[in-house]
Amino acid sequence: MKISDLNLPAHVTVCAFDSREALTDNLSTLLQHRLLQAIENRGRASLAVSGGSTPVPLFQKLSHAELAWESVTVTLVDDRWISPDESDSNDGLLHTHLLQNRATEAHYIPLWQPDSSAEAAVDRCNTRLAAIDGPLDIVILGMGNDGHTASLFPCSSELEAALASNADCVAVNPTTAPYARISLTPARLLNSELRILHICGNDKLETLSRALTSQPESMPIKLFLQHPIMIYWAP
Ligand SMILES: O=C1O[C@H](COP(=O)(O)O)[C@@H](O)[C@H](O)[C@H]1O
Repeated sequence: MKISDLNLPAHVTVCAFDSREALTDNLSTLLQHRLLQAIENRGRASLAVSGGSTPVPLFQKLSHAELAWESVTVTLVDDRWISPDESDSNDGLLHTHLLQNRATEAHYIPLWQPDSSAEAAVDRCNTRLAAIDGPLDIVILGMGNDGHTASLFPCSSELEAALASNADCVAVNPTTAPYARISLTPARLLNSELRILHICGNDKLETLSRALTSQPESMPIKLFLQHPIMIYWAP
């Protein structure tokens, strides 16, 4: 399947690259430009990023960007409820690959907290996230091959409530993926100036294709395809 075979709505912009390196360079430049613009316009910028394996090279590149990082607030769109020392932690991933080099100056709002379950941490997370008033400048989403994005999993009993929630984040217990999690809600993710779906590999095109003919309740990524979004894809 080619990305051009997908019957995407007009509000979805496709940026396809021949290599992951080219995607990383291009997306990093776009993010730098948009963060700079936000800082020039409002004196500050906000960026919510995904975890998982896909964004690692992007994080490494972006961490060197010449920006007033002290004016940038960074958070995650989701995290797994495990210690940042563990290799599957999105918080740990962010510290290892993004909050490095020039980006060490960024203001980071973590979702994971010690000494608490995801459920018990939700109120505190909502309070912390309220520090980002107004729309997020940039949201970078990933996508699993079950159609999940952030930690909005089709298998989880919390999905229906998450789709309807006006809060910033929710606790989620997926049954087909490991770990309890905290996820930003669709309401918070859609309250953003720029949304980017960052995916690599032909398997993700197959997943996108299925999502286009599905409902958000069975493939949550579909919800974000119903709103303006840029898809950055490479094989
Ligand atoms: O569990 C998660 O998976 C998705 C996709 O990850 P990837 O390894 O296929 O890039 C990710 O977007 C999400 O943040 C993460 O918690």
